[in-house]
Amino acid sequence: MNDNYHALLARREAMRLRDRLLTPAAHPGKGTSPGPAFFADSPGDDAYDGGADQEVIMRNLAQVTPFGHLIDHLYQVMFERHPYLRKLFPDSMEFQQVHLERAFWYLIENLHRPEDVTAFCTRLGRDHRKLGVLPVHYGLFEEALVEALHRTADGRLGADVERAWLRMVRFAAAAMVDGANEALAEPTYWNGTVVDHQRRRPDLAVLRVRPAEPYPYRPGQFATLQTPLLPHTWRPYTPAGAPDADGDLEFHIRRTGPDGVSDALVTRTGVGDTLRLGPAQGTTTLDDDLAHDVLIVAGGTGWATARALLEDLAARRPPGRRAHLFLGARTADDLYDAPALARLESHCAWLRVVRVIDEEPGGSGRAPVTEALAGHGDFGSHMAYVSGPPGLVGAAVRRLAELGLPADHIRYDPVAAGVPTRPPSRPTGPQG
Ligand SMILES: NC(=O)C1=CN([C@@H]2O[C@H](COP(=O)(O)OP(=O)(O)OC[C@H]3O[C@@H](n4cnc5c(N)ncnc54)[C@H](O)[C@@H]3O)[C@@H](O)[C@H]2O)C=CC1
Repeated sequence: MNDNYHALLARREAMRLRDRLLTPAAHPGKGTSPGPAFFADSPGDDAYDGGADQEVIMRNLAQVTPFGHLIDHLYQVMFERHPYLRKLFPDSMEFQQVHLERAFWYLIENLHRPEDVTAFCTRLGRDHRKLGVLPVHYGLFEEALVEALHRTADGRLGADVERAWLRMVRFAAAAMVDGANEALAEPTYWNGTVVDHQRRRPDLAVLRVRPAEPYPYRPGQFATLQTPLLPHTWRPYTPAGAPDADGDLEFHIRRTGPDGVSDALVTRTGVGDTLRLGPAQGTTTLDDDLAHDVLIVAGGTGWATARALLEDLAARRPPGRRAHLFLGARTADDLYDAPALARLESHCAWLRVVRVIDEEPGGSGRAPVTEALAGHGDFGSHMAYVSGPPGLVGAAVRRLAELGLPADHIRYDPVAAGVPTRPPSRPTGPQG
């Protein structure tokens, strides 16, 4: 009954958002001239001409960037108008702001591919249930965004630009509401208990977590974790393979700074402690048909994703299929899961592993692991997967493109990996 009620509400909100795409003049914002009808007949997502909005938004980016300012205004307006919303967010808004900035860049850069944006936002909407986000909140977000756009542009924002932004966020919000609606039968989050905690390096731990209920995911996808030590704060980590016989998941966690979730999980968490897991997300997964040889470029704890993919490949590899792994680490000691890697290597004759240790520990910003790609064969027809620190992912994606891989053969999760497709207003990674 309760679920039916929420499903009805969600469906109504999704319809309302789509209807508003048809009537931007009805919006209380400053740009009030009517726009073109957006969806021709039925409000199907396919009809959205995201390319046109992308063009307008890109052409006028200078007015509303850096997004750091826009997002500061946005949250300020939202919390001024609706103070109760503040409690849905963590004490520190920094990660939240960076995440929203990445999401804006992702939307803008992919708006000409509405089906990709829909898929991304559907997953995001499913995920946002764990935060207590309700359909009605999308309208409040939209109003705050319009005010923030005008403040950032110092009152110079054109009506056409406002309408393009509005259509973009309504399109995204409608897909998010649909995603939440489709997920009503599953938990908003899963409870888990830490059953093993190994401190493999001073700043790195490998945790085994037993979910109270089976946790569905595909190898290579990431979960978000929340510890009771930091309420409302979630960070992404990839289970390093399939669940074991007890359903336990293994997570590799590097402490990247003080006071964050990774710090709490590495230094202040032990066996018996509870965690929450958000629904699995991400598209860094092997295709069902495994039609291509596999190339993986990974660094640091990005190895967790690589291991999940390689174990998946080992379980269902068609004859003749081969894989290359290029694994980067700051120092030899930072190969913190060496026995698992050695086991895979010795059991899998089809796997070639190239380990690359930084010559200048501390990070030269050069991504030596990507430089090693040349000279190890022709990867032009491989399916490539990249995971690791944002600098490494960005460098590897560029390098793979130079080596001739088409964009649809390079898989990584740009928003979770923190890879800016445009210069960010401040650099950061997904952990904290
Ligand atoms: N824990 C997990 O399950 C997963 C973590 N990740 C991400 O992987 C990253 C792992 O970080 P750490 O283990 O601390 O890695 P790290 O700092 O130890 O670096 C590992 C490798 O990345 C290269 N690298 C580091 N910074 C670079 C830069 N700016 N430019 C080019 N190359 C660079 C290094 O040369 C080294 O080979 C985090 O950002 C995390 O979000 C990604 C997927 C899964």
